[in-house]
Amino acid sequence: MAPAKVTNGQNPLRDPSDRRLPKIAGPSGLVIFGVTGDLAQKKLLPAVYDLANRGLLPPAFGLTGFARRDWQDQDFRKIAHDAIEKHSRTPFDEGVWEQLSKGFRFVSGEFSDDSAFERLAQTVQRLDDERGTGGNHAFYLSVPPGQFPLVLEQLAKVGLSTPAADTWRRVVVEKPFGHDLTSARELNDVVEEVFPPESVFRIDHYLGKETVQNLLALRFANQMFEPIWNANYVDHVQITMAEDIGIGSRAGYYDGIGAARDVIQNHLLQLLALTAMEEPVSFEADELRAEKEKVLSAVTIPRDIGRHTARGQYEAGWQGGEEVVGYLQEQGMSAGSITETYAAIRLDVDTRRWAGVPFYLRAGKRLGRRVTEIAIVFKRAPHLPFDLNETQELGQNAIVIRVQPDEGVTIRFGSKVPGTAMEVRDVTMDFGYGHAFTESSPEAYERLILDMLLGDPPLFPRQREVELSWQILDPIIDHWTKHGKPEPYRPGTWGPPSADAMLARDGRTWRRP
Ligand SMILES: NC(=O)C1=CN([C@@H]2O[C@H](COP(=O)(O)OP(=O)(O)OC[C@H]3O[C@@H](n4cnc5c(N)ncnc54)[C@H](OP(=O)(O)O)[C@@H]3O)[C@@H](O)[C@H]2O)C=CC1
Ligand SMILES: O=C1O[C@H](COP(=O)(O)O)[C@@H](O)[C@H](O)[C@H]1O
Repeated sequence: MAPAKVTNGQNPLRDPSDRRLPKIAGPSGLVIFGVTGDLAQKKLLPAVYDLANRGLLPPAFGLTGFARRDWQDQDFRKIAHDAIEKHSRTPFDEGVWEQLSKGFRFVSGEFSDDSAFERLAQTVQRLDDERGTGGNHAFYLSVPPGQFPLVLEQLAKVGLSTPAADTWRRVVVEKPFGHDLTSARELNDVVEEVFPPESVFRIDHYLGKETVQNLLALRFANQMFEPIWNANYVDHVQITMAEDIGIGSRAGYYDGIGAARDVIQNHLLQLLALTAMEEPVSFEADELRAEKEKVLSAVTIPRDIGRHTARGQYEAGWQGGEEVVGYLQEQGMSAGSITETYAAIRLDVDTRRWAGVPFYLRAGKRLGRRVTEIAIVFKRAPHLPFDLNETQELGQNAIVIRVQPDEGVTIRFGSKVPGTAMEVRDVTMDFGYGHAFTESSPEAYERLILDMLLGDPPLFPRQREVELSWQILDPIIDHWTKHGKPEPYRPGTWGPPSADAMLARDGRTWRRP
């Protein structure tokens, strides 16, 4: 029997119940820049509340919102209360809210306004005095990416980025981190001029999802998957992130960015890296990141980009019984925009494990339904010892990691249909979180905000991963920019016909999840 691994001088097998308990954040303050925005209202404030409701925030916690609205603390509390009541995962409890909201403050101002940052510095100091936040403060940049440098510069100017002895200061940077390799490097220079690398937490919220972390458990805590997780058995991999929503009021951010920069550069390439990487020596941040980086640096793009990628833009139509506008008619859209709302690309991973196994990535808005999944599709059996009648279509075996919304894993294989004939049909075997566990999954932002307050970095990509991802994507986007426009597709479908043609050329079809 393998010896139990000993960590931090303690035997982890001695008291399993202790290890299951999540750690509680220490005294700390969180400043959210852009607190009136979509992300803060729908995800960040509810996540902070959910952490408080689970008892994972200390009484000595303070939250300061910063935005341009002319609000007082009580106006902010009212808006935060409503956003949390509407979007929190755990039931709303007035007692928890009462306690938590005592530490809520609001600072109104433009990012260019020096005096607003002086007020922020005073507010943070007062939280230390009144709430005992202990000089430990995190600054969450939930703002348009173009504003990152200005906010960082202002933080440095008023001394908020510099911790006193035995305290910490951290910065949380939302994606997208740059819009290409050059801008990502420039942005990193700006960030690291103000905060040292170990204080920078780059958010990719997909890494905070339980089902994404479960990919590691599936692969490395079991014996039956790894032996077949390679080019000897796998035909190809499909990674899909489909959304049924349009871009709504986010034209200001999305237009000119598009599906590839918005989600392939980060979420989908992270999923690819976790699917394809070797087992890390441990789950320490640097070990995990190093394995992901090895995969990303082995990724190659097709020589003929035009034939192995596809892009589309949704037009007006009907979805779920509702009439919806096309991308070009969305509020705030620039006339004649050629931003893609659908992107599909073929990538290869140039390693012994994955030689000849294409990874197909696709993402889009206004598609058939909301679903994110990773499908490992296997080669066909080399020989069948019985005749299948011509009408029987036996698909390829597959392991499908259902990231969302119906979280779980499906295994597809052929099975004999009861009866005298040897008829074989595809069946599926399902593991669903809802059936297997009584605990509901924390939201991704709950996990990530807690880890950041604890200073625990494994679920945050480092700069090298960001740069490698842009290196993969830049030539593809360059090619698209030089060659024509995205192809229109109808809402509620699975993207433009060119996406099907792209896979058909390889003798394959997209899954219909
Ligand atoms: N929304 C989402 O689903 C996701 C968003 N992200 C990322 O999160 C970040 C925020 O996105 P989102 O919430 O959608 O953006 P929004 O446009 O909804 O919000 C932007 C926020 O920034 C504030 N702001 C903008 N300019 C200034 C300024 N000059 N001075 C002071 N405040 C300013 C706005 O405040 P005011 O009230 O004053 O206008 C508002 O609170 C972006 O980096 C985005 O890429 C990442 C993943 C998902
Ligand atoms: O990062 C982003 O993700 C959301 C989708 O997130 P999910 O957790 O609901 O899958 C996407 O709508 C948005 O465009 C993008 O910026």
